[in-house]
Amino acid sequence: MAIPTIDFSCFDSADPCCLEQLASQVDQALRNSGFMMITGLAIDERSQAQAFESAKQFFALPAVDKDNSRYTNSGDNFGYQQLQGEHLDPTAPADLKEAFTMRDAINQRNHWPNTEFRTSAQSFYQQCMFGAQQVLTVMALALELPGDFFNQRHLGENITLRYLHYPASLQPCSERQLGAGAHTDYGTITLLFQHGVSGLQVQDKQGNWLDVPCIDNAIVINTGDLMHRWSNGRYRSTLHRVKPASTERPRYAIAFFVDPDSDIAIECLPSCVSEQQPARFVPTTAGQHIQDKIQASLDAANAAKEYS
Ligand SMILES: O=C(O)CCC(=O)C(=O)O
Ligand SMILES: [Fe+2]
Repeated sequence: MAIPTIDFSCFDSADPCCLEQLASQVDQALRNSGFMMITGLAIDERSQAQAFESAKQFFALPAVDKDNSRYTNSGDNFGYQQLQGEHLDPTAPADLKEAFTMRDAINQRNHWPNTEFRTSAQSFYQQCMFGAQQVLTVMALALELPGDFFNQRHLGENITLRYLHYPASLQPCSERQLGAGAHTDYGTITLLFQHGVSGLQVQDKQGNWLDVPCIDNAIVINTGDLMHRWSNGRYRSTLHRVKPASTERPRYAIAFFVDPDSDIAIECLPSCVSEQQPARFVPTTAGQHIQDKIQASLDAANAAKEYS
């Protein structure tokens, strides 16, 4: 199962074939693996570098400072989560990662660690939003929808920037220990920025785990559960996981989860339903689905703590 690289740099050009070609490449990738590497999205490199720098500085703070902005509930989905604060695969030990999660970063007023952190996060959030809108436009065309169909349903309420740190020099306590347990993402698409250290793996249709390479200037983009439902299973929501960081090198990554606004009804799209392929999923609401999934991973982490 190859993960293709797709170059979006023609998106704003006058090339009349560009969008059609991108739509066909994206459609193929999302049907086959649910993952693609995208280059040429106009996301400012300085803003990305600043976001990584800011994440590194924050995670290096003493625990008591980080706890000043601690994550309190899945509804806000905002703030600092300590090591093993999330348990993505309840059959494995809790995740060896810490995270700073920022739902709807532009409109969040509370719990920011400091102004500099907030400014750089908000600026990167806007850059990611811009890139994501291009990808959503191409996906809409691939699914025979008006170009702004998905953009109108992703105004930001559930769009979430998340800094991730997989610390080095922690000896995994068991072979089953992971940096992030096997999971599928919950929403529409995820943009994932890596920072020179690989570790992400995706599962192929035979159940093998394949390494996702770290390619300079390429963003990993995958489809999540709600897109799987929306497209009546045409686009995959592929299981993936992160190996624990090596003892020498920490791993930093930034995820940008592009999830629909809470009230959006997710019903199989007409272009994905036919007499031969009837709708496989009952309609659901985006907000409820996302909230239930986040809460389940927090509950699993809390349960693991109680029993340890
Ligand atoms: O750190 C990574 O590479 C992936 C993280 C991930 O899959 C997630 O946060 O959903
Ligand atoms: Fe993920």
